[in-house]
Amino acid sequence: MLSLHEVTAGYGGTTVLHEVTLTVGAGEVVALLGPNGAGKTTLLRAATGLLRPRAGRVELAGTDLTGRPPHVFTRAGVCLLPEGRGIFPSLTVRENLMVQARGRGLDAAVTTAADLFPILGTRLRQTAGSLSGGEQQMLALARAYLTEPSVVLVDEASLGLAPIVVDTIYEALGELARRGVSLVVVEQYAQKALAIADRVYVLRRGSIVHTGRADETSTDELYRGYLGIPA
Ligand SMILES: Nc1ncnc2c1ncn2[C@@H]1O[C@H](COP(=O)(O)OP(=O)(O)OP(=O)(O)O)[C@@H](O)[C@H]1O
Repeated sequence: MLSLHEVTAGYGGTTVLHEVTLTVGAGEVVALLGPNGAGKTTLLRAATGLLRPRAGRVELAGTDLTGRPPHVFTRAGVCLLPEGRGIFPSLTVRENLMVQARGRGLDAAVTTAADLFPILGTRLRQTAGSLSGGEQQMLALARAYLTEPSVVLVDEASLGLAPIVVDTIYEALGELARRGVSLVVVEQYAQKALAIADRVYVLRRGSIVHTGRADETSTDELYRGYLGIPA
């Protein structure tokens, strides 16, 4: 589905990613872990056209998208959920969904969103900025889902959320995966991501230092080997 082949990328004179290779298959969930500053967000940006790789290739279902602008990735079904959630805080929940409704019609968009997150259905007239952090994340996920993506890349969905809310968000991510959406989930805290992932990659100082099946990867081992140490 989506793959990066030996991607090198960075900002100005700084190289952040060094020949990174990562793939996510159709309907697969991949966890991307790594300490602060390892380059996880940079990898997501390179994978979605927001950052042009200096070397290497980015492909979607065999089509080379390297160097294409972000809207080409979006149109091709690649959706990034950024750390700041990417919702419009001053618009209502309904309006946020409406912006994403496109051809399907507002009612269908609202029904789809409320089906995924019943609580959103009860908050339609509230401004998105006044929702709780967890509800905002749900709205961001619902909006992503309305774009009918084939791959969603999620940057730290659990950031700043209470554990019980994190559970809800991860249940929703699991539901997206069951509906056939491929996921790349960036997390600083490994456990949640590993629980829904098929495979895991660990990024450290811009290089992949570990990859394997999630069910064969122990959290202890990850923390001892890679995550407990600064990038
Ligand atoms: N726009 C930018 N310009 C210059 N350097 C940047 C920029 N964005 C990120 N960096 C640098 O690139 C490196 C990797 O950052 P990145 O945000 O990709 O890491 P991360 O693994 O997502 O970290 P975190 O878990 O803390 O969010 C860091 O050293 C950071 O300072």
